[in-house]
Amino acid sequence: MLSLVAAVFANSMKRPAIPSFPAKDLFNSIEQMRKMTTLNAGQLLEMAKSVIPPLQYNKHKGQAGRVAVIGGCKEYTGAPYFAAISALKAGADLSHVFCTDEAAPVIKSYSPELIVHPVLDSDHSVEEILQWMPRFHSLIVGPGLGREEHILKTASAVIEQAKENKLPIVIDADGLFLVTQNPALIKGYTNAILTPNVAEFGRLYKKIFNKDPDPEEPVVTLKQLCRELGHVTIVHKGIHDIISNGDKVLTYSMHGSPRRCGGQGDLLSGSMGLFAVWAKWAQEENTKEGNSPPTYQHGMKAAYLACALTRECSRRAFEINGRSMTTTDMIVQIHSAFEYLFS
Ligand SMILES: NC(=O)C1=CN([C@@H]2O[C@H](COP(=O)(O)OP(=O)(O)OC[C@H]3O[C@@H](n4cnc5c(N)ncnc54)[C@H](OP(=O)(O)O)[C@@H]3O)[C@@H](O)[C@H]2O)[C@@H](O)CC1
Ligand SMILES: Nc1ncnc2c1ncn2[C@@H]1O[C@H](COP(=O)(O)OP(=O)(O)OP(=O)(O)O)[C@@H](O)[C@H]1O
Repeated sequence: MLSLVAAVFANSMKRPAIPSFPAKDLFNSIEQMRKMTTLNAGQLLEMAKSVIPPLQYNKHKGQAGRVAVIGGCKEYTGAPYFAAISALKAGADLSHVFCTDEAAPVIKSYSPELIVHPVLDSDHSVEEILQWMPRFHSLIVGPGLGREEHILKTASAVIEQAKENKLPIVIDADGLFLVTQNPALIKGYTNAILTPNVAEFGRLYKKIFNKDPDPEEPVVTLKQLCRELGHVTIVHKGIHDIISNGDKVLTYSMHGSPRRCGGQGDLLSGSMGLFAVWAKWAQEENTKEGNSPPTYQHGMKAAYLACALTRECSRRAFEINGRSMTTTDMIVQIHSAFEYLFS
């Protein structure tokens, strides 16, 4: 048995290969899944990684990206930390967290590398955050945000300003709760990427269509939701990560692990916040050079990169830690997973 497991792991190191632990498929067959995209996984990765800026000595601090996580409250300090540190480890220069007063010393104690603002529950929370806004290239709204009304109100105001500033916004966790309460907040904003898990997707779909999504038709329901929300990008996370903006669809199903410890979605949304910046910059450059529009819009490329990175981190961390794997173990793998996938 042991040698069989070793053989599976050894084989998975050669790659590209099939997922190590296939579970019940959302699709009837891998062929059905492949048909949804015209390019193979290798070509897609090549396309997605073309947005990654080269490391250069002549760049100054900030030019690789400044991101901000809006989240962190009394109960949840891990989630905003995971998101913010993942953006930093994936290559951001500066990573900020806007959290409640109580959460701030805890998050600071995890990492001296994060810039932590204890303002989310202050009387002037919106002003405090907005004065920083011109510094940011993207926002990740929701990890550990909690659901208190006044904090959600602040998050709404911050999202409104980010839209004015045309920033990419990744909306996750309690940010999705907020959007489910008020879909108009992001409707039609094509720089938004939503990252629902199965439960969050179901809640948002039900709010919009007044019925549950058909689990047999994940792609159809995803495209419907994207369109109804005005072509925002949505990453439907699960056994297969399915990404759409209502027109195009991408899937990422490689690897990952059978561990479902909390916080993996935070690594995903944090790294996606950074990749969204890079992909937007690459698209702006492309337009400036007068090239034809890319096949996949920048939000979809960012989502694809983050799904690939998260699942590769998960695979590597699981190989080392098995059942003991936690999100912290995945974060340790960001560098090697990044090099392996994108170099
Ligand atoms: N260390 C930390 O600080 C972490 C903090 N975190 C933070 O916690 C906050 C709340 O987020 P959340 O996701 O736990 O809350 P919520 O949306 O109510 O989901 C719970 C309900 O959904 C269900 N369910 C969940 N997944 C499902 C699935 N795939 N498929 C099907 N069902 C699924 C599940 O159902 P059950 O298993 O109970 O039947 C349960 O009822 C948020 O701020 C987040 O960022 C996390 O990031 C983790 C690390
Ligand atoms: N069954 C699965 N098999 C393989 N990978 C999965 C599976 N379910 C989720 N994932 C991966 O785990 C990552 C996080 O997805 P998940 O559904 O756990 O999000 P989440 O519940 O929002 O996470 P969090 O615990 O951070 O709130 C995604 O990148 C997804 O690809």
